[in-house]
Amino acid sequence: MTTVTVIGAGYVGLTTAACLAHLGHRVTAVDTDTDRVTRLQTGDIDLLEPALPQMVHEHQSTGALTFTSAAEHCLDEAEVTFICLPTPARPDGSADLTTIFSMIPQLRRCLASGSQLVVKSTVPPGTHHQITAVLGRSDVTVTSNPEFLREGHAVHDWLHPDRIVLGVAAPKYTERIISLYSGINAPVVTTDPTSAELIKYAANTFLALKITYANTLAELCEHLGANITDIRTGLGHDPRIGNHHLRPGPGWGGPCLPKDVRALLAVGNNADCELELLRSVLKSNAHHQRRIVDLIEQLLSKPLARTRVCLLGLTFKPETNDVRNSSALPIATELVARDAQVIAYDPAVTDSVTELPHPPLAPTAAAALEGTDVVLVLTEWREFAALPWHNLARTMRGDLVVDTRGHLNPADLVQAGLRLHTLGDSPVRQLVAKAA
Ligand SMILES: NC(=O)C1=CN([C@@H]2O[C@H](COP(=O)(O)OP(=O)(O)OC[C@H]3O[C@@H](n4cnc5c(N)ncnc54)[C@H](O)[C@@H]3O)[C@@H](O)[C@H]2O)C=CC1
Ligand SMILES: O=C(O)[C@H]1O[C@H](OP(=O)(O)OP(=O)(O)OC[C@H]2O[C@@H](n3ccc(=O)[nH]c3=O)[C@H](O)[C@@H]2O)[C@H](O)[C@@H](O)[C@@H]1O
Repeated sequence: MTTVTVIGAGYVGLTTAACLAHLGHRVTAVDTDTDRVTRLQTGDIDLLEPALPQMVHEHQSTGALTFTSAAEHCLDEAEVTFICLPTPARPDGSADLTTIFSMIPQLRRCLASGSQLVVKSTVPPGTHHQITAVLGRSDVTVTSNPEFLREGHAVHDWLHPDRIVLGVAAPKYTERIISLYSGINAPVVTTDPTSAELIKYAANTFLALKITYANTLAELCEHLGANITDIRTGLGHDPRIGNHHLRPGPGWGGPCLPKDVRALLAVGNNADCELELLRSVLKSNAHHQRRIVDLIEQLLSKPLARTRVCLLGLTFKPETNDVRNSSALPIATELVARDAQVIAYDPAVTDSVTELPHPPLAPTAAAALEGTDVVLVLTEWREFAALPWHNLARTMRGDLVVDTRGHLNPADLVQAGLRLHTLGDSPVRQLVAKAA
């Protein structure tokens, strides 16, 4: 058993703390958001993550997992301290490390001699060296240990990672961290800190690139009369390609992919290395979000002014209540700029869940659909596929449904007399399928 402090109890920190407690360690999670800490102390978890509340409650009840807003209460006892602090984008796209560096004086004062500081936050290559220099504690080892979990699958991904990446100044420093993870079956990639930091950005930018490629192919399919689902199957059987992150959608979003692509571009700029490919990926994603609005106008054969559009889904993906950088937001903004009347429904989003500007929310899918001209499916929430489309269609003013996720069952929509356009499936092909 190791005594661990986790600084930052957000998606990564709370999951890390709960999973480390699950592995048998004694963990204290620290967060400066005192309201959050008070709620966590009473077992109230505001992140929508499968299995996380149960895991937190279980280890809280044994005392293995505790929460505090005062880091000084636990830092000096910790054998290992994890940094899981936010690294948001600055206006120029570069990663803002202010929160991390603001902690360093306290870490310098409080960390126990011989302890390890582990950076799980996503930080630009080179940050490890800066942290080590500013910390100025030769008796504390700093390790880069990027996290690869996906929201909505956080606990599963943390406990079953594809790999554990450790960036250390010397291999001898990895032993304690590897033993911390004992019980987890995954290859360990040990490298220098700068490479470890770059692996994280390389992974996220590659995922963004793959999705961009899928969306580009989806657009081409609509022009050629081809079908993206079949193409994805045809590509996915080639193990060199694989079919993960090749589902077309409204454009990749969320709190990480957009910020990390921009941050890596900034890293390249600072190193006089123009990463043109990443610039194109960002441009293509923005094009794709606008294209969805163009597509609705084309399918309606008229401008959107005074058209009522119902957005089904605001979160950047299902099983989370996170709307940060969700593609639904720029799409809603573009619709409103074209004078459409927009209303949204998302099973996980209420006005109290997000402070971000968002379209007006309906309390149920049925309420959102009433009187609408167009339905735009943006998040693949299971309940959308299970809606009683036949009944709901009667309450709609129009008959167009644009499914950006290929999530609805076409037969349900056809039976309801609705006109379904699935992204990446040509109108010609859909007509043929309907006739058959
Ligand atoms: N969200 C995700 O799926 C993943 C995020 N990451 C990376 O992990 C890092 C953390 O991301 P999230 O957990 O999503 O952030 P988050 O925003 O969900 O959580 C950050 C937490 O840190 C707290 N905090 C802020 N300043 C603090 C301070 N000085 N002391 C203690 N707590 C403080 C905040 O109150 C918040 O609860 C970022 O670098 C992110 O890029 C990496 C992999 C997955
Ligand atoms: O650094 C991070 O924060 C995390 O970023 C992503 O995880 P996440 O953002 O939670 O979600 P993804 O499942 O990767 O989806 C990202 C976006 O791409 C979209 N997407 C994903 C897959 C796909 O095939 N098509 C597609 O449009 C999703 O809808 C979502 O908007 C990575 O998958 C994680 O490995 C990484 O740890």
